Amino acid sequence: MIRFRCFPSGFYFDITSCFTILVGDSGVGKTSLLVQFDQGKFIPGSFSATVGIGFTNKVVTVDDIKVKLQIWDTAGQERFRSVTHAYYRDAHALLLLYDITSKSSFDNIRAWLTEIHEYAQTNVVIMLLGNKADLSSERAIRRDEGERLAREYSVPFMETSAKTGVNVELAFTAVAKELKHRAIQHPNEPKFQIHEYIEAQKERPGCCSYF
Ligand SMILES: Nc1nc2c(ncn2[C@@H]2O[C@H](COP(=O)(O)OP(=O)(O)OP(=O)(O)O)[C@@H](O)[C@H]2O)c(=O)[nH]1
Repeated sequence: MIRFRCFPSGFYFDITSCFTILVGDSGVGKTSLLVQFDQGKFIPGSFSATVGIGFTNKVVTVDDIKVKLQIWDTAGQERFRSVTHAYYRDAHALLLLYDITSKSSFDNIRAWLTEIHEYAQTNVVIMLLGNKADLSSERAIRRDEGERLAREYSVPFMETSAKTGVNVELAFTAVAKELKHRAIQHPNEPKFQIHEYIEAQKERPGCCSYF
């Protein structure tokens, strides 16, 4: 079995374990995105805000290598922010979400990125996600606005829907691939480009229709 090191501490695991965190304003859909990725379902109904932090383990196979994503779901509410900060430092990857129907959640992305740059490691993998893409009639943020912001910060971007599942698997798989390729780079292999990978996957037949 090929193993690679995700934890910088030097420990090797039977399955490489990578620490991923979901962050973003309260109500953008972090818990729902994780439930959709883990269980393939969406639980509609009243919104119950996450208190503190919790995690789910999920194994993703990348090029025949098993990568265990230990995914931490954080509380978006301001009062839990200090708890979240404590986890940034150990993160290998961060999925930063806004809600495409909420301008404030989009406007706050810059503040989230400032925090991430302050507390997380410099080489952390960051991905920006515009969630609730199924709610097109309530859209407040155009897709190109999300793309532009992501370009400004040089982070990959996609719109997702925790309700329909669109792009959910792709978001986590792209992160796992990026982590694996950073750790294992065969000399003859072309460098993995996460942006190109995402664009190629989006163009595949059957991928990514929002309805
Ligand atoms: N239509 C639609 N609703 C969504 C989607 N994702 C989440 N929701 C709804 O948005 C509300 C908030 O979702 P959560 O997943 O609890 O949000 P959160 O970001 O975890 O919130 P905190 O725990 O407070 O940080 C819930 O009512 C969800 O059902 C989505 O992709 N589409």
